[in-house]
Amino acid sequence: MTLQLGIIADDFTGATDIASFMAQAGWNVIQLNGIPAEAVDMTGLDAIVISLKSRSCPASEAVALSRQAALWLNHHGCKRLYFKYCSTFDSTPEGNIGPVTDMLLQLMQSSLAVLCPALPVNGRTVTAGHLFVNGQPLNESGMENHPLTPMTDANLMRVMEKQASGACGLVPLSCVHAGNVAIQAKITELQAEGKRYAVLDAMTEEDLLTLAAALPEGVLLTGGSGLAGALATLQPGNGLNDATELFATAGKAIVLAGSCSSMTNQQVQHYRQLAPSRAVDVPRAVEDSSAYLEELVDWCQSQSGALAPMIYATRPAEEVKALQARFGVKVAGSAIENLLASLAVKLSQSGVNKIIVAGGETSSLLVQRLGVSGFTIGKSIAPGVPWVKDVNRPLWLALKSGNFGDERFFATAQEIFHER
Ligand SMILES: Nc1ncnc2c1ncn2[C@@H]1O[C@H](COP(=O)(O)OP(=O)(O)O)[C@@H](O)[C@H]1O
Ligand SMILES: O=C(O)[C@@H](O)C(=O)COP(=O)(O)O
Repeated sequence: MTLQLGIIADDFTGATDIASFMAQAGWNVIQLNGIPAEAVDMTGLDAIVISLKSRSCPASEAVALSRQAALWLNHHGCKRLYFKYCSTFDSTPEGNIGPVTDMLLQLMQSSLAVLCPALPVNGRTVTAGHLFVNGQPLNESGMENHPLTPMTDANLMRVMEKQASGACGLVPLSCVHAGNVAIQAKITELQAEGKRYAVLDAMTEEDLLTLAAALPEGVLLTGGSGLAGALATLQPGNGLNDATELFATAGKAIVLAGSCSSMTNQQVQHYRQLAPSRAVDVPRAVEDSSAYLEELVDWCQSQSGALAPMIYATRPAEEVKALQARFGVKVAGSAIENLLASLAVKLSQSGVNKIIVAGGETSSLLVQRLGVSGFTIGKSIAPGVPWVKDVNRPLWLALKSGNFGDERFFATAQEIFHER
């Protein structure tokens, strides 16, 4: 069987998210860290996910990275590409969703890209081209306070047109409910009007299944993990990839939280009651990183108990804004990402083999610094968050998107790990 989909994911949590939905639908999926340096065994694979750290870097860099990934996927037999970004459409005013989509349209010689962030199982719905998170408009959902990519407009057509080179239309819910013929007619109409992008309305899993069945082969697929999960559900794959061995009884675990999203704030507050924890001292992370790193390593190593210790940079929005005003958005963000990544590397060299991470940018740097070349996809902890295993060593990670999971996520992840 040939590869059904090649996915370019703009961060690592997003990559495990989409890989997990496809694996649960029965596809055999591998997740790679960037473009692999060595040959990959493609036997029996239905989909390949290339994870990038391209969500909030400069647009030119995101375009170059995504282009290399697309060319690699094409060269390795993926004729249908899927650009995976966040179900909350996380992007800066300059991009990177628009510029990367434009590049992929040109590369694939396609005239229209569909934009489908909807992920109803996690409360992300799109109606009249407007994105809602658990019933709240995107710009009132907490995402307006995101440290790197604050989202201040729920109108996806407007957001896309600001950062891309063409006009954006809509496939409205009425068309989706009318089925295949109406969806295809709308897409033809939008193409005839010269639209380069079409936001897809979707409120339910059923809407996503309808869209997945109707979308013509030639359109470029972009969006969250929902549409990919629907495509995998409709098309039989080579076999469920949910059986990755998870029974490493020896070895320690650690929880590292670098996300300041609303749900991570709740998860951190909850877990602080259950396990030893330490807040990152952000000024020290910025000013005194190596001595501070050693201190945190020692602290983590001295903890014992049923549940893993947690180090968290997570703060409420007002505190994040004050820290950013003092140090600068990039300096504060990079210092924290670097600290948590260095901590993961040091701890993995001294007996920690299960790392639970909250935050997309945070996870991306951490995985890159750990030197993981690829992951197999294991058990799902929450929708869009599986345990994944390093293909080359006994190291397991749970890369949690900022707003995914419920309040108990960090404890649940550890319980699930040992369940048979
Ligand atoms: N207390 C803080 N002050 C400033 N920036 C922070 C703080 N805590 C985390 N950050 C930064 O915010 C960003 C969060 O992004 P990310 O890891 O992608 O989380 P999410 O998944 O919620 O989007 C990272 O760059 C992280 O280093
Ligand atoms: O689509 C989603 O919501 C996630 O897969 C995702 O990309 C989340 O990004 P972060 O919240 O930055 O982890």
